[in-house]
Amino acid sequence: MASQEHLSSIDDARTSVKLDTFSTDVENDAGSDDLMNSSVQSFLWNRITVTVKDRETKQPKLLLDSIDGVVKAGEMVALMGPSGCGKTTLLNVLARRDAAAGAKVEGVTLVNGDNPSTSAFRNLSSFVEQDDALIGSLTIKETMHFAARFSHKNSLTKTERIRRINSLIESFGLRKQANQIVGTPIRKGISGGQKRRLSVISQLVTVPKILFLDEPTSGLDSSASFEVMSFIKEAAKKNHLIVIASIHQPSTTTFQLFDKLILLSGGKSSYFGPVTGVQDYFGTIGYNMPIYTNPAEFILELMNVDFSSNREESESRLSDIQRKWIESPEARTLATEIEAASKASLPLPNTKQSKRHFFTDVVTLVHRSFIKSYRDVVAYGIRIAMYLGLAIMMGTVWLRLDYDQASIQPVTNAIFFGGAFMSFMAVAYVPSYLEDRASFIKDRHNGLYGAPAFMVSNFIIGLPYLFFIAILFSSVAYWLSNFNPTGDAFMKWVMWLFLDLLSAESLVVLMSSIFPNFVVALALTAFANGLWMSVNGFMVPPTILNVFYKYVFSYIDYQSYVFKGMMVNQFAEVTYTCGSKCECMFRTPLVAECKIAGQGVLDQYGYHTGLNGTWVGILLGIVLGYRLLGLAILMVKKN
Ligand SMILES: Nc1ncnc2c1ncn2[C@@H]1O[C@H](COP(=O)(O)OP(=O)(O)OP(=O)(O)O)[C@@H](O)[C@H]1O
Repeated sequence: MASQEHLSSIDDARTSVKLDTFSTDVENDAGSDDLMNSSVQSFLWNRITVTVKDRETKQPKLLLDSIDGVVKAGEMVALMGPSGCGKTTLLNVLARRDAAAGAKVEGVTLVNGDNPSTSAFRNLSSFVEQDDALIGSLTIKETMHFAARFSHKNSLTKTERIRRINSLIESFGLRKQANQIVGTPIRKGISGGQKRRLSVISQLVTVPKILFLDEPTSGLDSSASFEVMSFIKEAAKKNHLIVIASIHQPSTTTFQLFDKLILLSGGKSSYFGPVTGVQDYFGTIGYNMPIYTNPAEFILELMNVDFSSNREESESRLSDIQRKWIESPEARTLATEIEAASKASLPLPNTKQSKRHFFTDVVTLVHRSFIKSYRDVVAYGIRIAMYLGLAIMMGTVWLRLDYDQASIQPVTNAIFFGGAFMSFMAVAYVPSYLEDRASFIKDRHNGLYGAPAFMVSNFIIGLPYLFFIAILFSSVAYWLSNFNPTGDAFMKWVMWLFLDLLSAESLVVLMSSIFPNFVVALALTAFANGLWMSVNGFMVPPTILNVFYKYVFSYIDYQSYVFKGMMVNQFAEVTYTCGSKCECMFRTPLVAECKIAGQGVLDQYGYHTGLNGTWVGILLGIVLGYRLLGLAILMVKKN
């Protein structure tokens, strides 16, 4: 009874999806041919075998063992099997992505019987990752516009682009939410199922002929899963697309949406064929499915070894299923179908590698980041508020310092604290950068733009915000604390602060590119800043800093140049009085006048004037170095 209720609720969901699908207005539906696949007839894979070096035994380990299959245009295929059976590995091989770390791949994948180059294959296919990797502060429409701008570069007119986007949004039932944001940790956005549909259409806008989906229903309840798969099925059927999706335990109705099933267990084929034939097939090999049973659940239960109460029995059942598949008439039919499909004669579609448009990509990325930067407070808003708070705090703690020698040490402390703490706080940029990076990795996999365009745009978008923060902070703290009160000194202070922030943000980008994990990137950036703080010249003057830290770290420490620059800016041209008793802390030529020339303070640190240009040059070099290293990491690291 309970299961019947479940089925009827799924049926309701199915009806509502159908209604949504067919509420598409006629005008928008006119664009539905945009996705039509008239060039890819079949996609087959033959004897796919993947071997890796086992992590523990260091011996060769077979992850996939001679896997075959063939799919025709318009078919939607489910890739199923128990956890660890090799689904992700097979999906990666089929999509021509890295199968697994250090894997050796054998076998062929053919499109229309032909073997296209990897770049040609990627031009006619798209991969939808399990992790949505969407920019949370963009609306559905904006996400689609940017995806379309990246994929079609300048080949579509704006009107045509808008028409195609509206048509896709409409046909995936997202019209009502089109202007809603995806959702950030602070602002709630669209639902999980809607996000998944958006991930799919943001790939469909690139007009793929073959669509790969990695667990498109993971994390969704059964009705949302059904909804997502129904929309995909509809699009595949209408446009003759090939869809291959790995999937875990689909409900009965979701399972029945698929045309074919690839069943794996322990890296071996256990079934390949129509979903409608699964029950009969298992019946004929001696495993009858009881009535009112979810077929997907039944099959997975049969193959389950890891969680079985009787492991020996399960293993022997699994071997039996694998052996019977090899001997089955269905496997022979598949071999014949593969033979026929490998001789198909339809020429491959024109898969000329689309030229990279570096400047167009940079402009589009800057535009996208700009929307994110003002809409997502995590990107810059929180930092702006934080720096303003810090400026007020500093300005009031170090309030109106006078030009008596008693102020020399507090002023020096303020210079150190301001510069070091500002760079420390740049760690607040880590989450935002990681979101952008995840989006970049996904887009690059699908050939939309490259690492140089991403890095350049990331640098450009930071400039106005960091400059604004430098001005804001200085306008408050500089005058409250009564630093060197000339316009020229103020502008130089702003410049040092700006370069400090620019370097700190570039360090965040480098660390988060090497370790794209929130906690690790945060910890390492904080550690690096702690190191730069310790050797920047304030804690231990460079004149007595031990040689290891001096020669290994202090010359490449951006904070040391900022500290030097600010110290020279403050002390080079001012004088301090020595108090009523005329006991000067520093003996300078002005001692007879009961004063200290600021240069005396600088001499203690070994700082010389007239080197501003050199220090600015070194700082820019450090920023460039961080960025180039970050770029190299992004180019080498594929995930
Ligand atoms: N270098 C390696 N050494 C040993 N085993 C490995 C190695 N690389 C991958 N594997 C194993 O290969 C198997 C296949 O992994 P894959 O991710 O393709 O499985 P899956 O079916 O997608 O799993 P899941 O459903 O849990 O995501 C896993 O059991 C994995 O642990």
